[in-house]
Amino acid sequence: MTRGFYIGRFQPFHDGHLSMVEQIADDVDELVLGIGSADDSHTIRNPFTAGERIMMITKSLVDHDLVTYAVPIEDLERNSVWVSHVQSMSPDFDVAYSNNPLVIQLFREADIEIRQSPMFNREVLEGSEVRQRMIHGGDWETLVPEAVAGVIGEIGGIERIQMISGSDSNGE
Ligand SMILES: Nc1ncnc2c1ncn2[C@@H]1O[C@H](COP(=O)(O)OP(=O)(O)OP(=O)(O)O)[C@@H](O)[C@H]1O
Ligand SMILES: NC(=O)c1ccc[n+]([C@@H]2O[C@H](COP(=O)(O)O)[C@@H](O)[C@H]2O)c1
Repeated sequence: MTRGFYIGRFQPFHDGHLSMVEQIADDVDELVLGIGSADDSHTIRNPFTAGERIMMITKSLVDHDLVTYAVPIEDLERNSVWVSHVQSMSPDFDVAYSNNPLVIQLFREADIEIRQSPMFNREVLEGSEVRQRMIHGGDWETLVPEAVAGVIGEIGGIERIQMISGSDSNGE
């Protein structure tokens, strides 16, 4: 039995993340999705809470034949102990997945196997692109699983990010 760990902010969970999960599913029996920056929300870069992101992921993966666990991971001031922090919050895992250079470096230094994936349609499948389209009234629904669009509707996500973009100096 192999268990993987895939960390991301998932702001929001989009079709690039879904493609990565589908590729990882060929390698592992179970997958932990680490909800990074779990303590952040209501900013342009991190508009959605950890709980809202868990809803997006759980509903998007409900029909997939893979056992998944979503675990919130708060940020720490110290990168040097971040991998231990991740391990303290997550079910045990055999291999980690990320395309983030800092994450890759930190797992390597901790002697944990880390695998990268190709970038899927990265011209548009990028969180910042999805958020910009939400702010400016563009077509963002085609970039996310249907279940994510449903959650964003349910929580009033578009109104929230548009409100934040008018008042938040932490822009992108
Ligand atoms: N289109 C994609 N194809 C493959 N991997 C992706 C894609 N988009 C993001 N990832 C990877 O998924 C992980 C989590 O990504 P993250 O939540 O930061 O999304 P992002 O699209 O890079 O968003 P943002 O623009 O908000 O930083 C990272 O390792 C990232 O490189
Ligand atoms: N010191 C830390 O808290 C630390 C270090 C490395 C990555 N992280 C987090 O891991 C996540 C990585 O996800 P992304 O690839 O989506 O950026 C982010 O939430 C990032 O803040 C945190």
